[in-house]
Amino acid sequence: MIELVELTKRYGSTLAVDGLSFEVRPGVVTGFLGPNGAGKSTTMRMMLGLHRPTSGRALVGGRRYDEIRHPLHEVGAVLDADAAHPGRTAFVHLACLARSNGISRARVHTVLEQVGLSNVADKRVGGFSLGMRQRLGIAGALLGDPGVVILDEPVNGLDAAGIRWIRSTLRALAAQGRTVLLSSHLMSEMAVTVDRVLIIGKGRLIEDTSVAEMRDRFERDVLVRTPRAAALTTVITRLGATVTTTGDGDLIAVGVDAPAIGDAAAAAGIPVHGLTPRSATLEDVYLQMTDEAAEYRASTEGIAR
Ligand SMILES: Nc1ncnc2c1ncn2[C@@H]1O[C@H](COP(=O)(O)OP(=O)(O)OP(=O)(O)O)[C@@H](O)[C@H]1O
Repeated sequence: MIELVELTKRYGSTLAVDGLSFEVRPGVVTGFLGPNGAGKSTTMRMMLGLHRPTSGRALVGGRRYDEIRHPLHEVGAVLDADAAHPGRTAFVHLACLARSNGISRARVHTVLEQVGLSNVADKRVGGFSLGMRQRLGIAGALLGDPGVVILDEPVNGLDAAGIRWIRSTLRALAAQGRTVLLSSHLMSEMAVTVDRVLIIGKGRLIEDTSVAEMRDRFERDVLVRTPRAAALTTVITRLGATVTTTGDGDLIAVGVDAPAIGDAAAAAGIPVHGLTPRSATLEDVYLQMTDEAAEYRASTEGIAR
């Protein structure tokens, strides 16, 4: 379990994390989402005792990281896939980490096996692909068999097979009762990987919800094309729907499905030239939520010209 209580971090005039409070529970995979600069890395670094909060608390298993006697046994983290020295072999990298934490060499073999790197254990890390380096980072995080696993942008830059592997590995870790938190700035990556999402923007919590709840909140609408917009608006409104008009004179109906509109229009003798059901993607919902909070927004004006 990870618990944040009014966690705040200020760098000079930048308020990177602003009174963040939430819980990350065991047994499920939780995604920590937010646009670039939202404060995800800073928050994770405070959870891991790498940055000191300006105020508030970040607790792992009920304690501050610096109060944990054997941290690697409580919390494993991958903040940077390139943390291992390129000249070392995978085995030596993990063995050094194990030795300095009082962990056996036998455990090194176990985690190498677990992440599928046993056959390259004696190869130098410098020759590893990004996917292999990510696996090595996860092996290091699992060395102490911790109850909490924290990963910063673990799927960034991975190919489809790598993403699938991370996804199934994290699910397996959560199924074993561990607390699993991973950050990303892309909802599309998270939608198929996590059960819960914590969305932040400008250092503040925007949403703490499940992916299933987020899907339910999709605003579905129907785009309706008709030469008798005013008359059809009255008919659709009578069905209990809300109707707005696009710049092109088409209607957008929310709260009613396309067959119901078609039937009602036919019954009223109103011609319909188009009836298009539309639904937002999770990415759309996420972008809507974080739009206000995006620190850097790309301008396409110059490109369009
Ligand atoms: N060491 C630092 N000194 C000064 N400002 C910092 C420092 N670290 C982060 N910041 C600022 O704090 C804010 C949050 O940054 P952070 O890296 O935590 O965001 P993030 O959500 O992880 O972003 P990204 O998705 O781009 O990695 C940003 O405005 C950033 O410029």
